[in-house]
Amino acid sequence: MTPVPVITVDGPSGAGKGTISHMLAEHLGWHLLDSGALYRVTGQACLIEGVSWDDHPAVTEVARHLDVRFQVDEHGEVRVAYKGQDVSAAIRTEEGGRGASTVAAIPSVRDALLARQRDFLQPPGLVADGRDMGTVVFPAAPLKFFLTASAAERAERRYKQLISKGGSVSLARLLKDIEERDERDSTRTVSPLVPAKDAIVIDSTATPIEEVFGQVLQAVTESGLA
Ligand SMILES: Nc1ncnc2c1ncn2[C@@H]1O[C@H](COP(=O)(O)OP(=O)(O)OP(=O)(O)O)[C@@H](O)[C@H]1O
Ligand SMILES: Nc1ccn([C@@H]2O[C@H](COP(=O)(O)O)[C@@H](O)[C@H]2O)c(=O)n1
Repeated sequence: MTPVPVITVDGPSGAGKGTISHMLAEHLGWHLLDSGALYRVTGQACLIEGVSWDDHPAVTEVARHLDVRFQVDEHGEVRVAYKGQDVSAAIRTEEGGRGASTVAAIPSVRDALLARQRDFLQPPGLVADGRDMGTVVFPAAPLKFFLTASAAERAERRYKQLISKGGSVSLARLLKDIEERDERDSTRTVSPLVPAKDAIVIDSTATPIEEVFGQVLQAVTESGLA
């Protein structure tokens, strides 16, 4: 039987993984795994359940029994519910990102979420967005990308994104958050943020998103996957 194909897209926060993964999954008609959302919901679920992010056994229990649902609404937006409660906005805040990267550094939490992530691999194929998709979750993926950009450029992008949604944020604060998250994600002992040895690395610091997508599509075509 031919294995179900998976394309992995890893990289640091704000590198464009979500945007590119979404475009690619839509273009190919494949499923999409937003693995960061699982860590974000775990962090948020801890807040809801009154569990401290530092209480590793309790956070692991939360991750093991995570009652999470992803649903596309009438505007085509993905809504995320924890125990039936819409947490879509809460998990996308900077605090949501901090919570995610704190709980994501706990090895037993990563173990608890591993099978759930692999369950997303369904025909006709999967685009998997995260930090360790190509190194740990789908190490045998036939095509892997690692997107990156300078921290200053990524903070600027996040700033524009938040301002366009009517938020008020400080660019300096965003840059500090991004640098701290990079540090936590790349220095943790389990599944640190590193490119897989066989990943195609794309630095988009000075490259518009359409051009990045063009490079990705070209590699997909050359791989013969689609
Ligand atoms: N090459 C690019 N040029 C300009 N803007 C970009 C580029 N790539 C992404 N962006 C913009 O940067 C913002 C962040 O992108 P995106 O959410 O895809 O990043 P991400 O890597 O998934 O981040 P996170 O891991 O934090 O979810 C979005 O507003 C997106 O439109
Ligand atoms: N495979 C992954 C995905 C995410 N994380 C952690 O979650 C944080 C939030 O991820 P986003 O992609 O939604 O920004 C991220 O900073 C990582 O700490 C992870 O560890 N592994």
